[in-house]
Amino acid sequence: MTSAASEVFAPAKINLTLHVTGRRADGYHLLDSLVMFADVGDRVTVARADHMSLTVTGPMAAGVPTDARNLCWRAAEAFGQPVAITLDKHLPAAAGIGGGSSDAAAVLRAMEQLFGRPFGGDPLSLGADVPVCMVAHAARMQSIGEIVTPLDLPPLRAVLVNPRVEVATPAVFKALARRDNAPMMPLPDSRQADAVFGWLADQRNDLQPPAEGLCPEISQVLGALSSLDGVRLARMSGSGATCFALFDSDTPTEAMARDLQAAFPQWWVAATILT
Ligand SMILES: C[C@](O)(CO)[C@H](O)COP(=O)(O)OP(=O)(O)OC[C@H]1O[C@@H](n2ccc(N)nc2=O)[C@H](O)[C@@H]1O
Ligand SMILES: Nc1ncnc2c1ncn2[C@@H]1O[C@H](COP(=O)(O)OP(=O)(O)OP(=O)(O)O)[C@@H](O)[C@H]1O
Repeated sequence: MTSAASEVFAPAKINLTLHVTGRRADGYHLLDSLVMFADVGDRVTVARADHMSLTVTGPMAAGVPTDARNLCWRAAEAFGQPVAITLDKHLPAAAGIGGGSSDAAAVLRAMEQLFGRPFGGDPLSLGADVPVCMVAHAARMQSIGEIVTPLDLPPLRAVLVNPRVEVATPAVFKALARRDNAPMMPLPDSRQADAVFGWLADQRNDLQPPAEGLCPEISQVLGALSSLDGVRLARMSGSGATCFALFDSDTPTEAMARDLQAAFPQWWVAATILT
């Protein structure tokens, strides 16, 4: 029997590394990225309906489209059934943490549950981040986003910060100085957090320098994160402007996040665990 409504969490996607290794003839870039997912995110609820509808609620609802411009709507259309979608929006938009992509993947997973059949289409057609967001767990993402290899990694304690400045992904790719950069080094043999931190320090986000050029607030965020006690690594996610800092598992990151939020009330700050 199938149920009347289905609810799925849409976690923030964090690119711990993002190497741009080339560009295809159609302009899309070849990527090599280690991706993990946070315990902060949006929530989508999908119910059977006679016609499509989308309601956006929550603290980050302002400005989010409620029509076919929203990736949730396009995901439901791609699935091929009319549904009433409620999107409870907690992630900032155009923030490099895959908000729209994670929402779209959550709609597809919710519809799979609701209608009791797999999505027959290609998640990549909804966006380069949608295939990895379907996995919603630590993975390596390659090619333009369609090759996704799940990874066994330890949970990592992190603080996420977005300066509340939207950054357009195409503009950041366009501002890249080089497109033929080296891929990630081989993953560490040990999957202990210390070994992962050591390996991560030698990897990059190639979109970080062009994004900092377009959005100077990113450098300010990275400065603030880098000065937190016990920080193991601070870097930008995706095309920005959200940045993350990683910590040992016993670090009091909730208190640090509260202090950072008090010092920068206009920023979006979240303490989280990446898995
Ligand atoms: C930057 C990342 O977030 C890293 O995970 C993704 O590569 C972008 O994922 P996304 O936002 O789902 O991307 P899409 O909506 O497919 O593409 C947005 C724009 O980003 C650029 N783009 C995206 C992916 C890719 N492999 N090469 C690109 O050049 C293109 O200009 C494209 O028009
Ligand atoms: N479900 C959605 N939530 C937020 N914005 C959405 C959504 N669907 C479409 N959009 C539109 O997409 C734009 C990009 O927002 P999104 O949060 O997907 O960011 P992104 O930075 O491209 O994510 P990433 O690059 O990490 O995949 C927004 O400005 C908004 O107009």
